[in-house]
Amino acid sequence: MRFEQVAFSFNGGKDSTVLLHLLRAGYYLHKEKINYSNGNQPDCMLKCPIRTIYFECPCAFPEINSFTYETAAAYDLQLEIMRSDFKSGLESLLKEKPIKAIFLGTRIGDPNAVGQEQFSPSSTGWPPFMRVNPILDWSYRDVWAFILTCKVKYCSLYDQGYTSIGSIYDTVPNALLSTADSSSTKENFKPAYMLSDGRLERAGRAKKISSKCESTHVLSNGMDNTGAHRSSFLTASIIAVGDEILFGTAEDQIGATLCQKLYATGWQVAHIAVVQNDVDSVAEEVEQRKSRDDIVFLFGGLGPLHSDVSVAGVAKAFGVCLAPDEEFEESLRHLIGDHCTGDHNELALLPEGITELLHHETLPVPLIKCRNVIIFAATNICELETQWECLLELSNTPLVQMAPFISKHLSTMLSDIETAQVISKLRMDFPDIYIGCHRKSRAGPLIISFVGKNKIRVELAAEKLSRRFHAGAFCEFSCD
Ligand SMILES: Cc1cc2nc3c(=O)[nH]c(=O)nc-3n(C[C@H](O)[C@H](O)[C@H](O)COP(=O)(O)O)c2cc1C
Ligand SMILES: Nc1ncnc2c1ncn2[C@@H]1O[C@H](COP(=O)(O)OP(=O)(O)OP(=O)(O)O)[C@@H](O)[C@H]1O
Ligand SMILES: [Mg+2]
Repeated sequence: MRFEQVAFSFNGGKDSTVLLHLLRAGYYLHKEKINYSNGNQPDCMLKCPIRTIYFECPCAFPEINSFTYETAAAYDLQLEIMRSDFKSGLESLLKEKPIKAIFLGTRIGDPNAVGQEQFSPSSTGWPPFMRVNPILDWSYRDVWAFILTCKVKYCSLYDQGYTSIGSIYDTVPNALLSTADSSSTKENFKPAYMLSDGRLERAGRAKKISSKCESTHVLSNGMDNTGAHRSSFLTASIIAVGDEILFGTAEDQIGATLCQKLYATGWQVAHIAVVQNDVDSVAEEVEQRKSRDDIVFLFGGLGPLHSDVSVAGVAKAFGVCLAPDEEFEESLRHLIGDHCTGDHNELALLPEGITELLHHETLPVPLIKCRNVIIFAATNICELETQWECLLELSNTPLVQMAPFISKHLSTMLSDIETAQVISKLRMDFPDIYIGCHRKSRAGPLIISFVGKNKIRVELAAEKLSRRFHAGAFCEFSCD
């Protein structure tokens, strides 16, 4: 195979960094052989001008991006920058270039490694090429042993506790490398090579509800006209604090209403949780969600009772103390007047240094915002309606209105067995569209939902499904 028929898929991650240096070594040996047969001395082949494919995504970490560009420049890699989704990017690249094989840093244990071997033809539906996975059977330990022994440069994020790197939306440092003790306010992390159990390599990766990154690839491919990739797929989570909900004595209606409101505002709700009225339970949940989602809403557990621990939980999640907030105290004084004696108003204790009060003329007390966590004081849907409206009306609202979701629902009496495979395949063809199924009874019809931000794509996905079965197998269904 000619040199220009092979390509290297490089994304600045640790696995592809290992592969880069293996390829350089191979290239050196290959050149050396040619040089010897020509009677020349081998020159110092540090460079490796291999065709290098990089799918640049707006949701990549800047450190990953700059490392990729710097490395490409350092080793003379011939970069092919792609700004579309993997599949269509490869389709157009393979039309233009004589690529027959692509080297990847895929390892056993990666979610996409299932069923792959060292040489695996691309999947059906993908353009034809050979996927070459030289480090498929390398362990996490092998990767770091290679990088450290060869003293090669790697992306700086790995020194900050990241052990596997996806997008800025789904990746945080690996908590198993945290050095924080309860007294320190800032969490530090050991470098990635200190992780002793490689099976936990992906512990810092969030489970995807829908792939924001892939969605934005599609968006930046011109299929959506909203322009702003980031504002199209922001996620929210909702935390209800309430023992009464967990005991089953009260029903959480606020959470469900918030889901509807967020959906109508174009936000994707990634998670909804109910936790106990207990500082650690609140802190644990907030800590996880604040770094995974763009915004976190919390309600319940607010007030002067022993069970009102939400504010303390939020403070603990951010590793800060509670301190008297004069501005909040003033608002409370207006509300409860003489019933509070200034200095001892525990209700005015708020997380120190991270709290912003959101004032609105309709609200007797401002809403509390701690970084990306918003605390609603609502105890029923009516109060939520008011607070929600106020939040939206604020000039500096954190709740920007985004491109709305468009949905289509089809109902069918076809069985799961008949539809399952086709729907799975469809999900791969439409990574930008959420395709989900539910039914209201075991024997009743199956409802298939298509949700996305691009009407044409939603319609197309639904139409593609209908066309795979006999006419009349599906009918449109309203979920309202
Ligand atoms: C060069 C290249 C070739 C790929 N070939 C295939 C393929 O043949 N079949 C497939 O299902 N996915 C293929 N993928 C997609 C990967 O399996 C996987 O989705 C991708 O590496 C992103 O991983 P992530 O979703 O964990 O971020 C390919 C990706 C790249 C970069
Ligand atoms: N955006 C991308 N552009 C080019 N190749 C990519 C891209 N994303 C993934 N790949 C290919 O898929 C391989 C597997 O990706 P994966 O994210 O698991 O490994 P990595 O990024 O190298 O390391 P890490 O697990 O630390 O993130 C990469 O080594 C690379 O060959
Ligand atoms: Mg990666």
